Amino acid sequence: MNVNELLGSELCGSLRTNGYAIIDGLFGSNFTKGLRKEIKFLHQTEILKPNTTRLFTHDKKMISVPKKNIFEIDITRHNSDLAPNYVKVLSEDSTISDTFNKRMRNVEILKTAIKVQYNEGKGGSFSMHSDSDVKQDDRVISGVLYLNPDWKRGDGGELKLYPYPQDPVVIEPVMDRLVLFSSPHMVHRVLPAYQERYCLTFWFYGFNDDYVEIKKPTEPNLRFLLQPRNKKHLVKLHYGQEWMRSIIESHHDSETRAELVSALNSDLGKLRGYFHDYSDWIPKTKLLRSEDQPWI
Ligand SMILES: O=C(O)CCC(=O)C(=O)O
Ligand SMILES: [Fe+2]
Repeated sequence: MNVNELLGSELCGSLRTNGYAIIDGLFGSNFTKGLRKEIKFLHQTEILKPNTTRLFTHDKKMISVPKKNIFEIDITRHNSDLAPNYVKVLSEDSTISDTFNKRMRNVEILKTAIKVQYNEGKGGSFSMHSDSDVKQDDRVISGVLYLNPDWKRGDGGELKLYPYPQDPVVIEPVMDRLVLFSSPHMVHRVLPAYQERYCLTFWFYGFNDDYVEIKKPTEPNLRFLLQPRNKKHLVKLHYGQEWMRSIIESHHDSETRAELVSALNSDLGKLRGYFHDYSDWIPKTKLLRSEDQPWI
């Protein structure tokens, strides 16, 4: 299958209107088997390090909370010789970002970064989060390539996306599946995995012209409420309990995990205040007409 066909305008259209897109079979079986082998080698040689969830507290302190059973490493120009073959080829290839630049008028990708990940199983998971913040960094699109040839129902480790106000979507992490989504706006998590799980993440950095903020109007207004930059807040309000459980599931019991929980409670308090005028609307947002604002 031709790469241009797989990365066609339909895919970019889905990314823009739904906030995510799924492509199967882009890299092919030899290449994805090779990638998996390299990540396995990086894990066996202890080059992958335990992953942590980072939190910036209100007094600007950074705390790092280790996740259970998740190991990763960022591949940069400085260490790309750690994985000399397949990972290196990917880190030097610009087919995907060229496609975004060609097909998405409002996007300009300037840089791509790669991270590889190994999940030992044993319940390893990621709590609910988004990958960036428009006010703090310029990640525009995230992509995760799954490398699990024998994945079957019951193994867990599915990616769950929250394309609010649409219902959540659960995606199986099967071999050679690439899932692309909005880095700043798409809340997602990884459900607990019960078998080992391999994947590779791309981050596409650059500009997205549509990041114009709609200021809060005096009268409640649906367009303001459903603008892309509010989506992660609305997911937090709507799925607060699930967000809490996901934090508890992904991290060992510790004082720092308790800080994550209390930061979530404090966010929920602030968000309830900020969206107070909308408190009748939020439980029913699924019934509201989506406002057709592009995600990306
Ligand atoms: O492992 C996955 O499916 C997603 C990982 C993720 O969300 C992240 O690295 O930010
Ligand atoms: Fe993520």
